[in-house]
Amino acid sequence: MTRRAGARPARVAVLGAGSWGTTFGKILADGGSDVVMWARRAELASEIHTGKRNSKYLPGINLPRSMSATAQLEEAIDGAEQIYLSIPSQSLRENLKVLRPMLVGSEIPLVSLMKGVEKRSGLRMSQVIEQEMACDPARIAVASGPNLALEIAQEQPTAAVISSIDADTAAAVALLARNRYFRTFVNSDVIGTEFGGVLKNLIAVAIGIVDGVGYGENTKASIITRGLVEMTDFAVAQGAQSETLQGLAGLGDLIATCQSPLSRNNTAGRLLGQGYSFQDVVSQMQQTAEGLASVAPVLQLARASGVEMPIVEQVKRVLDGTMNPREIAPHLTTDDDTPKGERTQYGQAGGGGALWRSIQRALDQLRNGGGGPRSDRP
Ligand SMILES: NC(=O)C1=CN([C@@H]2O[C@H](COP(=O)(O)OP(=O)(O)OC[C@H]3O[C@@H](n4cnc5c(N)ncnc54)[C@H](O)[C@@H]3O)[C@@H](O)[C@H]2O)C=CC1
Ligand SMILES: O=C(CO)COP(=O)(O)O
Repeated sequence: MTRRAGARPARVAVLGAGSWGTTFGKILADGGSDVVMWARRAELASEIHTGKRNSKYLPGINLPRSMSATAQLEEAIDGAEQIYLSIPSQSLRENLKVLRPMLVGSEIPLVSLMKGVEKRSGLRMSQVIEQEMACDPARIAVASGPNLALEIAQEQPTAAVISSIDADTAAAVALLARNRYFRTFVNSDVIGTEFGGVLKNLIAVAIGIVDGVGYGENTKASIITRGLVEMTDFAVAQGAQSETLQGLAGLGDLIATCQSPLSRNNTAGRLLGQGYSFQDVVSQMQQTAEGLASVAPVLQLARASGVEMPIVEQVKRVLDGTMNPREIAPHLTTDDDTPKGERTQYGQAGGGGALWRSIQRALDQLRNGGGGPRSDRP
């Protein structure tokens, strides 16, 4: 599926003009779309619209001419063929309540760019969208991957995955959300793709704590590796495919977020490791660190499904002020003495699953007909 040569540019809307929403708007505009951003604050809308800048969130970045902005939601979505949502996860629902009456009868794709779960319900963002918009889940797509906003805004080559239960929706989004520096792959595992983005934030907070305390590479590598096992066990228990956690939305994003000082989750962790309290960290953070609000609902879901998450448990204890950050380790110090197996509960990490991978690859090739966006699976 490709867009016809010479066809008029697609008109798309991006709701939320923070660092990721604005960067994603640039990705879409550089891919050939006419993009209208919605910013909650009129001054920010005006800076983007007139000055082609978003100096608070993306200092030094010039935005494309085909990107405009407004603080009027109805104006932003008028005529849009796709709507992208990049609002902090805890505020998404209230914004959708305003959006819903404006989209009655519409069937256009709604794309989540967010990486959190709702604290009070434990729902993923695509579930909140489905609930509040009362829409067919086939209309919903999710974008995820190792996507630190500022690096992409600087046009550094990057890959991401677009996930939807509907292959046509995923392909339609992937075809617009790509350009010379941003390549999108597709998959149909929405649960795994969303939880990959949520869970890597929690491991990035742990890595930040390690950095703040002053521990070195062995501790970090141990926590990243065991963190991937926790991510996989948790996500699979919620219905994800383990392979997704080995892809861009899992391992890929885990690497990027854990090693980059640009990551807000990593930064929040570093402050905790240096001895700042949770309240101090929240007041110092100028931008959204989704991991801080996702810890509690993730642990609740983990306990309900019998999944052990020792690293995430420790992050929670440090956040609560009940554990000294220096005690952080890839295991709970209260673990029993019985040696544990290294593999994920599902036997996929670094080993099994070769047969499944081959079947999946064959299915993906069939689905994609050899052309168009490809799967991100190994
Ligand atoms: N920044 C990044 O590198 C990436 C961020 N994400 C995800 O994108 C989502 C958005 O994050 P960022 O843009 O980075 O956050 P940000 O902190 O840079 O910007 C958030 C934006 O939302 C606005 N906002 C805050 N409260 C609001 C409300 N109640 N209603 C409407 N708008 C509100 C803020 O004014 C700001 O414009 C998060 O879920 C994050 O995990 C995903 C990939 C990369
Ligand atoms: O999701 C991200 C990179 O893929 C951004 O991570 P932070 O939210 O920690 O900055």
